[in-house]
Amino acid sequence: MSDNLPADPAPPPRPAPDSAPASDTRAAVRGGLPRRLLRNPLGAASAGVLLLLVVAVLLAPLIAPQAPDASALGAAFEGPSAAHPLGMDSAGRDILSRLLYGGRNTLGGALIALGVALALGVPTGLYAGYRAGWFDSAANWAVNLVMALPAMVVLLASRAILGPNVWVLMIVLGVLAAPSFFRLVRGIVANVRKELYVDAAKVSGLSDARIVGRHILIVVRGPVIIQVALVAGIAIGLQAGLEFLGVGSGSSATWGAMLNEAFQNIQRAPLLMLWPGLALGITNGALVLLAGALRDALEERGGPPAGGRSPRRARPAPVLEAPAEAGPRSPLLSVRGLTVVYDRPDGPPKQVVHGVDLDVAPGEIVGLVGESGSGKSQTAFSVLGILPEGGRIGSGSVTVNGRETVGLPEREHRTLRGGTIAYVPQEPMSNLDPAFTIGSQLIEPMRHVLGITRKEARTRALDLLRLVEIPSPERTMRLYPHEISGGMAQRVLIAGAMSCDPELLIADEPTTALDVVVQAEVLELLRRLQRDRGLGVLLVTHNLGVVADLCDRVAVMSAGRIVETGTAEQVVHAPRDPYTRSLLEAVLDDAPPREPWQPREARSTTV
Ligand SMILES: Nc1ncnc2c1ncn2[C@@H]1O[C@H](COP(=O)(O)OP(=O)(O)OP(=O)(O)O)[C@@H](O)[C@H]1O
Repeated sequence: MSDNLPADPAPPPRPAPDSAPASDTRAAVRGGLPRRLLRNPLGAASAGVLLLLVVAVLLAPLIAPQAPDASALGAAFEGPSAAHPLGMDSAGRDILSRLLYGGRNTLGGALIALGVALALGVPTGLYAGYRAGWFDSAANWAVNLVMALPAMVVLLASRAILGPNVWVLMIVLGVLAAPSFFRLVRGIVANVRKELYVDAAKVSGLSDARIVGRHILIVVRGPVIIQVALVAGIAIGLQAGLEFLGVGSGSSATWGAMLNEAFQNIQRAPLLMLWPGLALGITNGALVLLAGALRDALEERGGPPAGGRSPRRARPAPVLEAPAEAGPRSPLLSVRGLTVVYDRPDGPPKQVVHGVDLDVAPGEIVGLVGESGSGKSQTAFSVLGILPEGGRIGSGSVTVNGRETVGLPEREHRTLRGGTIAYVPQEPMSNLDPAFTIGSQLIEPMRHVLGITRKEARTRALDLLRLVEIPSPERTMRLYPHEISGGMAQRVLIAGAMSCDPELLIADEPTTALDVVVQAEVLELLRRLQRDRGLGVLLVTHNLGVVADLCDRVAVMSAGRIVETGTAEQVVHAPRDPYTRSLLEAVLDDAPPREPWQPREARSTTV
C-alpha cells in the first residue's frame, strides 16, 4: 500500500506566538466554516464544481436523455446532436446518460471505500495514539502488514475470490486505505497527548472522551480532511483503473468502463476518451483543491465544536464565596508511606519516592521543597492520580478529606480532581491550548465538570477572571493564549483551578516561568486566595525564598525521601537536617556581595 496511498500530510500549523495583532486575528476568525470556505476563490470554485457533479449524478434519472444501457446500433459513433449532446458510443448508447449514471457508481464506490477507511483508521488511530500500550503495538503491527501489500494485486485477487462486484472491491479498498488514516491520526495524537494543556485538561477533571473530542480532534481534523480528499481521489482512480483493465464489475456503467470502451475505439473515435477522462480529472482536481481550502478554513479558527449538547447531569455550581469558619483542623490531605515505582522492561522496577509522609490542613500552605529530581512532582502527581506512563503507587496511602484515593477508579479520581483538588502547573503558556480562546478554555471544562449552562459558565468565568485580578475580563475572554502575557496566562490557569471551588490546590512551581515582578504578584494572589477562601495549598517549589514568604509549614525532600518537616520559620532559620542546610547555603541572597571588578594591573598594585 505504501506506494499507492499518499504520505501523511503535515500536522496543521499552530498559531505563531506573534503572528498577527489581536484585532486582525479576531477579524480573521469571524464567520462560520462555510463562509470562510467560500471566501477562498479556490474553495468556492471546487465546492461549486463538486456540488454540481453530485447533484447531476443524483438527478441522473431525471436529466439523462435515456437509460445508460439503451442502445441503437445504427446510431453507433454518432456525433453530438440536440437529443444526444455528447454523441453516441460504439454500441449506440448515449454518452451523457452513461456519464451521469456512471458517476453514481464511481462516486458511490469511492464513498464506500472512504467510509470503511475512516471507520477503521480514525478511531483506532485515536485510541492507539492516546492510550499507547499493547493496543498501539498490535495495531502498528497489523497496519505495517496491510501497508506492505500491493493494493492493485490485492484488489485483483479479491475480485477473483469474491466475484466481479465493484462495491465489494471498494470495501476491500477501504480496508487497504485504513492504515493511511491510522498512521496519520496516531502520529498526531501521540504528539498532542504529550502537550501540557492535555495534562491540564485531565487535571481539570475532563474525561478522556471529552479531551479527545475537544483538544485532540481539532488538531486531527485538518489533516484527516486532506487525507479524505486524497484517498477519495485514489479510490476513484483505482476503481477506474480496474474497470479500464476490464476487471471491474463489467455489467454497470462506470467512468472506468467508459474509458475502457473508448480505448478500444481510440483510432476510430478519439473523442470518446475525452468525456470520462474529463469527468475523472475534474472530480479529482476539485477534491484536492477543496481539501486544501477546507483545511485553510478550519485552521483560521479553532473554536469549540458548534452546538454543544446540554449537560446530562446538573451539579449545582459551587458559589465563589469564603467558606464558613472550620472547627479544629483535621488534615485535608494526608499522605502516609507513599512509594512511587516505575516498571522497567529491562530490569527491576525503579523506586523514585520512598515512604513519604505529608499533611496539609484546610487553610494551610505547605511547601514541598527540594532540588531537581528529589521526587516533589512524583509526590504531587500521586495525589492528583496522574503519574506518567509506567509510574504507579507502589505502597502507602493518600487520603483527601479522609477518603482513600489510592486504588480509586479513574472515573472517581477524575471527579475528585475536578472538584476537591485543583492543580496549577509550572508553564502557563504550554498549559493553554493555542487553538481556543481564554473564555472557551474556562467555560468548556466548567460546563462539563459542573454541569452548568454555557451562559452560567460564562458569568462564572468572568467572576473568576475578576477574582484573579485580570483587567478587562470581557476582552480577555476573547483573546487567544498567544495574545496574553505569561503572568496573565498563569492568572487564567489559577482562575481555571478555582472554577470548581476546590479545597486543596496543588501548585507545581507556579512562578518558575515568570519574571520576578510577576512572580511576586502571582504569589500574592495565591496568598490572598488561600486567606480569603480557606484553601489548603501544597506548593511544590525549589525556591526557599518562596517558601519563607508564603508557606506555613515545609517538607524538605531529597532523593525521594522527606528529610525534614517543620514550620517555615523553623526550617528556614534553624534547619536540623544537613541537606536542608546545604539547600539554604546554596541560596545566594545572604552571600556577601562580590568586590567591584578591577583590571589585572590595578589588582597587582593594590595587593
Ligand atoms: N517517567 C519517568 N520514568 C522513570 N523515572 C522518572 C520518570 N519521571 C520522573 N522520574 C524520576 O523520578 C525522580 C523524581 O522526579 P521528579 O520529577 O519528582 O523530581 P522533582 O523534584 O519534581 O524535580 P523538578 O523540580 O526538576 O521537577 C527523578 O529521579 C526522575 O528521574
